[in-house]
Amino acid sequence: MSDKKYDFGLVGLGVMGRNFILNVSDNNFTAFGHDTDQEKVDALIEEGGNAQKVNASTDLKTFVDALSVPRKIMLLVPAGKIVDIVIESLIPHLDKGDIIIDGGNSFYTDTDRRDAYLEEKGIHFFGAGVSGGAKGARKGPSIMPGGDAEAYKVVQPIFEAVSAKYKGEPCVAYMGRKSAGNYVKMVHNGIEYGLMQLTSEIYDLLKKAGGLTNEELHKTYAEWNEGRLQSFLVEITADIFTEKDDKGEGDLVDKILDKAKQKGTGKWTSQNAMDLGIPVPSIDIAVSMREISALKDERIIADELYGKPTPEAIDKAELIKLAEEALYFAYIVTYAQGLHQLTDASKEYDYGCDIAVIAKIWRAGCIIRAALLADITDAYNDNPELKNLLLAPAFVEKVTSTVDSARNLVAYAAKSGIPVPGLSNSLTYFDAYTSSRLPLNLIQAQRDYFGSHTYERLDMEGIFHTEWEAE
Ligand SMILES: NC(=O)C1=CN([C@@H]2O[C@H](COP(=O)(O)OP(=O)(O)OC[C@H]3O[C@@H](n4cnc5c(N)ncnc54)[C@H](OP(=O)(O)O)[C@@H]3O)[C@@H](O)[C@H]2O)C=CC1
Ligand SMILES: O=C(CO)[C@H](O)[C@H](O)COP(=O)(O)O
Repeated sequence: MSDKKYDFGLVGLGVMGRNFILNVSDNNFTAFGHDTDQEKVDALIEEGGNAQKVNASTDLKTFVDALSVPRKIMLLVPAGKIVDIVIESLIPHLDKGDIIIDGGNSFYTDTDRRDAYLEEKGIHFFGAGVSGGAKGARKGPSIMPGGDAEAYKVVQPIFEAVSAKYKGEPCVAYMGRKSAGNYVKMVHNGIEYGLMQLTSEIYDLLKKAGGLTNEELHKTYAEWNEGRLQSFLVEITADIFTEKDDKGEGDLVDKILDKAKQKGTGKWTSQNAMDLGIPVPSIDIAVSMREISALKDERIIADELYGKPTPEAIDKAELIKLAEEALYFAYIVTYAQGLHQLTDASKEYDYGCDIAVIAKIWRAGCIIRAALLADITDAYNDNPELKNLLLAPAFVEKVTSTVDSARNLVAYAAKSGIPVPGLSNSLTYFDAYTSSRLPLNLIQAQRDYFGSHTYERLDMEGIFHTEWEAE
């Protein structure tokens, strides 16, 4: 190894880390990796092809000594305890002023804790969510750094070089103070859960009610991806229907067990939205559906017990039209909920997020990238104080022109016994959010009736209580 020090260090050479470090090297920054697994280290050195540009070691001291100061060390290891273990093992080798960046899907309060801990030791630390999966990490992810702004500035040229570009603009920007980077990535994933659930429900309807073959499903999603639904998730969905089973006959998608796993970010988004008092039912139900999916054995028994109505006959072309409109509507409503959560969280946690900037860096590179995000960015640029995307004038026509299809499809699916909980939750959220009068007056009356919880009135100021019990 030459004496020349490397620009960037990366711990964790798995799916994300291996690709990210190669991306750094492609962008003319020298990089050194570390992983406990010798095979991953060897594989990186081989793939990198030039040890002067990208090198790696299983030995932590060799890794740290190879880096130029201040050291810029990104962690892409599994979230949770491992991040703490890696930080502890790094500390004895680091100097004051060195920078650790957590690029994983860490829980945001862990980031605040680690930041405070490392600050005491004179080491900079910040969280930077990364999205785009393996391909994104390799070719250009969306990166969401937050926290220590001075430390971010040191890493900024590298992140800007490796990030995805939207019309030449890097899909990375400072998200806000403290754990804003990991928080924004968490909500990104919550939205991702919602969009994935919706996309799969529509597939279910097209297949069960419309009888579309995988070839037709491919064509349908591919066509949608040419229009206003253009997005990474619609694009990969179209691709998935073309994949043949390499272990048997037929298409791979039909052989995959219908149980979806989860690592936590969707659930955390939902849990935190509850804590903040912000409704995100399209995300909540997506988490619940992964839980219901896990109950496969019980679902099989219940299916036999209860059966399902035969789907009513529906014209295929009409169904596809309804599905496109309903999906577009529900995508908008799902982004609206996630961004509403970010707006409130930014105030509650003093992040200082700019929602337009968040939407802007999601336009390319990340899993939830979509043509819609350009319109969303414009809406928040037009009104940075926008409380909810549904209140943006530019979105009124997009929603009013598609909501009826969502209504028709939810009604059709209900009669046919095909579950569309993401779509119906999105519609119900929309109907509730756009109702000037909800029946919650009755809930207040009930609370006051049984628990003297008091209520407010429409026609006069003050707090009231009634002795409700009939004589
Ligand atoms: N996969 C994805 O699409 C995305 C993942 N993320 C997040 O990025 C992070 C990394 O994910 P991903 O790359 O998928 O995970 P992987 O499990 O593929 O990679 C993690 C790597 O870290 C290594 N590792 C574990 N412990 C240590 C340690 N103490 N010291 C050094 N290396 C260690 C692992 O080695 P070993 O396997 O031997 O334990 C493995 O090579 C996670 O927080 C994840 O949630 C974010 C965006 C997308
Ligand atoms: O962060 C990601 C994408 O943005 C990761 O792929 C994450 O693992 C997805 O979440 P889950 O595994 O819970 O589906």
